[in-house]
Amino acid sequence: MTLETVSTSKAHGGTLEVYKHASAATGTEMTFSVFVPPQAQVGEGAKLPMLFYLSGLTCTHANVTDKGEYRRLCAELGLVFVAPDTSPRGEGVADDPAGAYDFGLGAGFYVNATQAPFAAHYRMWDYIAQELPALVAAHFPVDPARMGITGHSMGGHGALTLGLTFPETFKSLSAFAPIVAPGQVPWGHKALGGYLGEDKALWRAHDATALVEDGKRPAGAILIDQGEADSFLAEQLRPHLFAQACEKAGVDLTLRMQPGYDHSYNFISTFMDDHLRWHAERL
Ligand SMILES: N[C@@H](CCC(=O)N[C@@H](CSC=O)C(=O)NCC(=O)O)C(=O)O
Repeated sequence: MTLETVSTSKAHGGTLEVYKHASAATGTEMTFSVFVPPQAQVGEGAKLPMLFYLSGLTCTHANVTDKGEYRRLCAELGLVFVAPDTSPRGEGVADDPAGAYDFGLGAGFYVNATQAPFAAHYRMWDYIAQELPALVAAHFPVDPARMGITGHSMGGHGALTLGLTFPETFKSLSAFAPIVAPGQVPWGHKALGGYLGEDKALWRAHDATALVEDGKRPAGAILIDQGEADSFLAEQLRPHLFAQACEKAGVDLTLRMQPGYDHSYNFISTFMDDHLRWHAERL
């Protein structure tokens, strides 16, 4: 697996790096950013804990990299932070027929699509669950036994579904304003219908609330922060559905409703430190 360096820049004693690579999962070139903290330079063969951050609709790796404000504390905690793209891109990659923001490019929903024309490249589930962890472990000073996952909105959905399905890979789990029940909200109906087809039984493997109802369990406790002034809260996010499923199943969920906060990176960056500490304590 060859990585092409896009950029590298010193920050907080560590380095912020952006790479491109040919992805076997998506059959496209994929881009991700990685922050490597200064602890990586302390000794040969350092193996550090690592956090994946999955972004939301319309994002690339750059949104959280530019606006997430994670580098200072990652440098203090010795935490590697990896931010992948949200969909395959490039020549031959299908998009929403109407160019809408909530499906297609920038909206891969962290599934392996089965429906044409998306099945050819939209394989973000395999990319995040298998290819990227192996690639990161091979190229960076990362301990593959200490990987966690978080994300925002569509990326929070990805973090929850991947964390619930692969607790042996993702040992710590949190989310910012996640889509928790895509089978019950418009964004999810459009995406899961378009990528997986209309058999709703198949959607349950990509619905965090259904996964908990169906017996999946995370490696440990889950932290979710949700802004009360989030314009998507009532129609698309509905965190109480996940909270109810977790309570019934005995899953340890801390859901913090944050008064006044919206869906933006102002909200995410405000609570980023809490999430970084949550993961560092568990990895
Ligand atoms: N363009 C849409 C809304 C797009 C939006 O709010 N995207 C969020 C994620 S939403 C769920 O996955 C985001 O993170 N945007 C990038 C950013 O830098 O803020 C609209 O106009 O309504």
